[in-house]
Amino acid sequence: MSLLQVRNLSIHFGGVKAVQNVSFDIDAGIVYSVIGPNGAGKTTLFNLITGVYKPTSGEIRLDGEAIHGRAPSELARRGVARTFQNLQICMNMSAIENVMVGAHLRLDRNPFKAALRLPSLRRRDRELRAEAAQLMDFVGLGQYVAARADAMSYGALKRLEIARALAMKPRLIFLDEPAAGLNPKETIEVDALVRKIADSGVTVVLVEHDMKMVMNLSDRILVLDYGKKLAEGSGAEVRANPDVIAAYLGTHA
Ligand SMILES: Nc1ncnc2c1ncn2[C@@H]1O[C@H](COP(=O)(O)OP(=O)(O)OP(=O)(O)O)[C@@H](O)[C@H]1O
Repeated sequence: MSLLQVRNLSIHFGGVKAVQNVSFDIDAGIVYSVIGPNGAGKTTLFNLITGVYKPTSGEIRLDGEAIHGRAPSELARRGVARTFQNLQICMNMSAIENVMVGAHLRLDRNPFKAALRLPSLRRRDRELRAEAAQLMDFVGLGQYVAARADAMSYGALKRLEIARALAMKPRLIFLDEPAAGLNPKETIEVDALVRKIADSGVTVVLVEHDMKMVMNLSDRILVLDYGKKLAEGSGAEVRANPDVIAAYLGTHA
């Protein structure tokens, strides 16, 4: 059985059919990319699967279990993590505290208990800090372990968001345009990081406009256009698909 199964998924915002009747499966361990022109519905699809939006109709199953309509925090505990197209970093916190937020999302069902700061929780906080430092190292931010978030470059903050998502110990990580706004060197580094995440056993779902990165990394690609599934397949299959060329790649050639 596939790790994620999406069936006939739709969401309508008033008259706008942002996602229409989309079905696909994602097998564990792969890099799966979602591409399509601006406004095709990519971010909306991420928002549906990660619980930000409730679908108008359709089903989403994680390991066979229906997850559509569940809250993002519950999905985080079930192993669905994400980053955002627009950075969602707390600038008044340190870099490492931002990463630790991810671990708390994974662990804390009872915020009141956390607020009491019991000794057992203080010990756990030390462990989480060590775990967060390791993750910062993993994403290439080892030198920022003691830094404030507002002292970091945009490229470093993009990685910090990835570290925070990894702190949820996800099975599936959704990366929404991880290379957007990065220079070519940083883009190559993020490309390598995505590969490293997939190699560590976390299934990656990627929305990215950088076609070189998408073609280089993806095991499978879903192409959306006007909210509908236009094509799905390997990079070579998608690239050769006349509908895709007409709707998307052709306009960028
Ligand atoms: N909350 C919302 N309310 C109303 N319309 C929305 C909402 N979210 C998305 N849309 C509309 O749904 C469509 C799909 O938008 P979406 O942001 O998912 O596209 P996208 O493929 O991610 O685009 P981009 O590549 O520009 O990020 C657009 O027409 C958008 O205006």
